[in-house]
Amino acid sequence: MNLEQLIKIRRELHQIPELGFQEVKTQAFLLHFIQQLPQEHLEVETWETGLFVFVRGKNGHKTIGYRTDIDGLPLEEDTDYSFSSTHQGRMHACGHDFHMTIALGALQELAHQPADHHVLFIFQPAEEGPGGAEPMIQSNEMSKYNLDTIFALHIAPELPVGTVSSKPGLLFANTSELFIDLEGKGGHAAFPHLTHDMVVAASSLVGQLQQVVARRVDPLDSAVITIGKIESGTVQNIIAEKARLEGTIRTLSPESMHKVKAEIEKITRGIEISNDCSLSIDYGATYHQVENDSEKVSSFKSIVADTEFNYHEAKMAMTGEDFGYMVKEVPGFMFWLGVDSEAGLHHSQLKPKEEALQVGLSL
Ligand SMILES: CC(=O)N[C@@H](CCC[C@H](N)C(=O)O)C(=O)O
Repeated sequence: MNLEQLIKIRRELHQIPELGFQEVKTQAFLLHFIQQLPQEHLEVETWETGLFVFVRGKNGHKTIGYRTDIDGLPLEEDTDYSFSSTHQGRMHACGHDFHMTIALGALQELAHQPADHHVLFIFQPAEEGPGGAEPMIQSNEMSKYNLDTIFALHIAPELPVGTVSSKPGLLFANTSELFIDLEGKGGHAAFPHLTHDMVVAASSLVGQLQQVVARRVDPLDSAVITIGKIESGTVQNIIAEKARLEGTIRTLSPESMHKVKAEIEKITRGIEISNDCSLSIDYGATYHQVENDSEKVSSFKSIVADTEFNYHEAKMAMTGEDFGYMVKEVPGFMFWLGVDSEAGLHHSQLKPKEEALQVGLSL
């Protein structure tokens, strides 16, 4: 598939971003594209809003898995694209339009000319949440395929086009969403002593949560607690009876995640006592770390060395990826694909360079 064809697909997908497990138009687009291909070597099966596409190989000793995520983000696009999102408040701001396009390009080539080995394309919903990889890899549909290896790519705005990057071992962190609801007694702003102010309780909680990383996590280990959203109150002269914090936890091992959560729970019990209120915690979606197989990364590095492209050793990042659940079951790896965008991932002005589509497809 040439660059012009890749760009056309990417632009069409870019216009229809959908949230996790709502990727109805995206799934229809993918199915329509796949139906135009020679069907002789293909087996296509839907899973929720995702897809499995098996391409029978010529000799078929092994099965290679290739996973692409397919969902968009709840973000209003702010680019000058003529093909910007047609879905208000939704954007492909994490490059999943690129990931899907590259997968379709590879699928088209293999449908015409299968490889020696079988290839299973996994079009996975809900990477941004609540997480499609874990249920998909554990599904009955998946149990039919015996994968020998699996890989995936992710766009990297900070790398130039033509550069790819990965590393052996830990690439991405363990993540857990964090939602905390506080409830106490509200009332008149002039009589605080008769209330239990949830704005004050929530503010104090945000401050104390930062102490978990600063004082409860080994400085040689690492963790992040970010509260990205606070909601509370109705008007300036009413003391709020409810507050809600929304955030995320990141750690470098499942054990540290367990410890950080236990510390958060201790702090919330303290807040309940000192503020006469009740707190409830919901951890939402949790993702397992992405642990790359060292041998596969080393083979990939040699493959890149024989091309015109550059390989750059990646650093570990506190980003999360539910591909971690797949690579936990099947040895494989994830790599970054340079797309050179001034605005980064999850930014409303993300503009990956489309020439990178050809690099991803070639590799
Ligand atoms: C690559 C990337 O940006 N991944 C997301 C994954 C989200 C995990 C989950 N919804 C959470 O916020 O904990 C990331 O934010 O790292």
